[in-house]
Amino acid sequence: MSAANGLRRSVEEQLALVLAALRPLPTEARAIRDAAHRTLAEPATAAHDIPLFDNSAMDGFAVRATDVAAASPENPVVLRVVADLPAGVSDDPALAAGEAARIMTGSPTPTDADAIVPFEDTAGGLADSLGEVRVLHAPAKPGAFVRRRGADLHAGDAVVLAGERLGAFQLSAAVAAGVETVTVTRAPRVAVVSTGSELLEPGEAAQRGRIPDSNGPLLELLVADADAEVVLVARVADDADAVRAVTETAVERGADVIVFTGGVSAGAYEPVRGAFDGRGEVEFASVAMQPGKPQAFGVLDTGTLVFGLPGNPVSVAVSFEVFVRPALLALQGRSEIHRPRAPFTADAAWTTPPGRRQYLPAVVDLARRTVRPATAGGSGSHLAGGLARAQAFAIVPAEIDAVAEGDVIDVMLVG
Ligand SMILES: Nc1nc2c(c(=O)[nH]1)N[C@H]1C(S)=C(S)[C@@H](COP(=O)(O)OP(=O)(O)OC[C@H]3O[C@@H](n4cnc5c(N)ncnc54)[C@H](O)[C@@H]3O)O[C@H]1N2
Ligand code: MOO
Repeated sequence: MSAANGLRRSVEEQLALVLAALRPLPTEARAIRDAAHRTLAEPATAAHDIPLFDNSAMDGFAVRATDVAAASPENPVVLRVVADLPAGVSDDPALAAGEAARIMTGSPTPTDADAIVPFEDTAGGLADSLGEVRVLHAPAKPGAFVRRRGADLHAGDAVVLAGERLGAFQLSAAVAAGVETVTVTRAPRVAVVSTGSELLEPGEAAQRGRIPDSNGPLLELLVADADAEVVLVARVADDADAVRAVTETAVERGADVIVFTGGVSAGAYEPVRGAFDGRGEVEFASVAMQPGKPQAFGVLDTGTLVFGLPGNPVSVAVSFEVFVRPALLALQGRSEIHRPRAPFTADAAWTTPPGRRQYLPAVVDLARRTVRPATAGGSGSHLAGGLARAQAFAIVPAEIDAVAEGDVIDVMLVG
């Protein structure tokens, strides 16, 4: 069905069609250090406790708390220092009554000790810490400054859940818990293809009628940001045969997804429409949104997903966020596929198109929770320069035709 037939869909209907067509990608085992930014297909379970063993939270002395319970600056308690425990030692020195071990932060606390006295609570401090120590302050309670084994996680606990991404926090937590191998979903392989006879090659001089291909780099970065692998970046003229040929190349390179920009609307030279329309695999729809109205989507008989996004640069950015990014995350088995959204107060007025949900590139003030248009020129889908200011998209319902200062607007935060 084509846009020219008047088929109109809501954003939700179009997204539901896209998500229903997806099959999660295969999973693979990976060494944890080699799994950054992948999504877990199975939970990563702790191989050991965190902390691994009872250890000191301070540089100082491991003591028997009862020995020093009465210590004060006026009546210091003198202990014999019988061991030194720098980082990395496995010693477990016995401590008799009146004995202490010098200990550094993170070293295992002796089994006989039940509190740590920091250097600051002793008379000699670090300078005079071997031999004997004069304790000036009693520990607040037994267990003071001892970090207990398993207080954070126990062996067998899930450190990172299935469907979660291994970012820096998650990956380091898994390493801390002794996880060595994880089962992750393979990264989606994506081909990015800009169509348009007006597009300049990089380095080619600008001239009337010709413009830089800004959609190519836009998508290349957005795809990488969605943890997918770019396997092909191409630019083709407005020629359906060139679109068919580049599709073959993308499939040969193993692309799971091909994202085209341009050539999907109603003009005389629409190469994506020319290559795919009427063949039953890729459908051309009109989605009630602005920008991003003409949308093509389908699955080739090779299983390759095809997105045909409208060529205007802001349309590409919005269409990627609304349809392509959720699809790339769903392919990875990600449990959360949507950007965060929150209500913000408009601190400027702007107009919106009738009958279409607006996605307006916007600037937000997080402290004041306010939102305003990123471009002085309003919501034009061709305003490629203003995209540099955008931190968010203000989402205005189709039935609203103007936003007034003070209105509360739903905002999708990006980047
Ligand atoms: N008669 C109609 N005309 C148009 C309609 C319509 O419904 N009826 N829809 C308009 C809307 S809305 C959009 S959006 C565009 C989409 O058009 P296409 O997807 O066919 O894209 P193009 O015509 O190829 O390009 C549109 C615009 O974007 C520029 N462009 C394209 N590729 C790039 C690139 N890689 N980098 C930077 N800029 C690019 C191109 O030069 C055009 O200015 O159709 C409307 N027309
Ligand atoms: O959909 Mo077009 O993107 O409105 O400008």
